[in-house]
Amino acid sequence: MNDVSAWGQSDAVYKTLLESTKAIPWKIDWATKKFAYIGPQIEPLLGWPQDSWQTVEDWVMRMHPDDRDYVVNFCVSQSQAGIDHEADYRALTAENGYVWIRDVVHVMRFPDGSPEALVGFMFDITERKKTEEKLLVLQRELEALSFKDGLTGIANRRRFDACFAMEWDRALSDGAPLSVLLFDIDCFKQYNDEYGHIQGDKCLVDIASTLSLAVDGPHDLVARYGGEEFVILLPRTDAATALKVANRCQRLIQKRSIPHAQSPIREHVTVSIGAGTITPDADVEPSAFLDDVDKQLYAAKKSGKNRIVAMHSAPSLAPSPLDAK
Ligand SMILES: Nc1nc2c(ncn2[C@@H]2O[C@H](COP(=O)(O)OP(=O)(O)OP(=O)(O)O)[C@@H](O)[C@H]2O)c(=O)[nH]1
Repeated sequence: MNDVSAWGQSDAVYKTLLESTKAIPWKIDWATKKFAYIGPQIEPLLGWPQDSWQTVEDWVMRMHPDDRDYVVNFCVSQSQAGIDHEADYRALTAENGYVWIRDVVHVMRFPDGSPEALVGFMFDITERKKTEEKLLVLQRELEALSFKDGLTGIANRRRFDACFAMEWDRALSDGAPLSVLLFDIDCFKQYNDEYGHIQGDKCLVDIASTLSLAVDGPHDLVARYGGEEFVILLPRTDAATALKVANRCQRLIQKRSIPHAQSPIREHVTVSIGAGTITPDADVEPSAFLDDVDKQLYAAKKSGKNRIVAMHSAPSLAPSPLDAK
């Protein structure tokens, strides 16, 4: 290899070099759209014999149908513009499988700039694509986890905040109402004291799943708001409907009958609910609305717990006589 010019003159050396790489070299004549050359490495990779690559049509037809239009249009337009380019696609194997290929293309041009031929290398990037896909799945899983409450499996506060901001903007532009229900488990400290923290956690899981049963709108969201607080976001929902959902939640929790021997309210776990509905306008801060809903929850607590207090409506909805301890 000392005398560079010596092997520079030898086609045989070039050929040996080209055919000993993992990348597969090829050349297509632009005028005829025929393969002038393709490396023999193509056969072990895809299974199609070297001499079966005659025209561009063979290349196109051995490409995954979903990749075909984009890749062919892209390569043709880049070649016509005389721009070197690369494209990833799935190449069909003789055994009906697919191999991910990265095709790196150089456009050889006539003096007037028009394409004379395309030369390139095909690289097998299947392993890289597999790794990329695995990473993408992991990334999606991580993303999902970062929006999930670790204990109850429902949405967490971060997810609620993101959805609330999005739905607020949507309601603002649609002029539609939006409702929020805030929940706080009554006397949960006594519950933990009586049954222990692990049972307390289980109770939170039960309440989360019960609340999840109470909503059915495609955009409704049940989330853990904090410790023993939950929230339900009800986009495109007016006050009357929100109140119905709140009542349904209380009924379902009552039906669940989670024993709470130390509760001064009932023998079972109960919740207090603050409800709020708004048709957002630009003058109202979303956080001010949430503060208002929180005030309703506070009022529900102060006025005896196990009840719903809604904004701009009767101050409290006392539990039915059947509910009383
Ligand atoms: N087991 C368990 N307990 C929690 C969790 N998060 C918060 N808590 C408990 O929830 C209780 C909340 O107590 P308080 O804020 O005094 O409320 P409360 O006892 O429900 O009283 P009221 O809200 O007035 O009915 C505390 O004892 C917290 O330890 C949790 O993830 N698991």
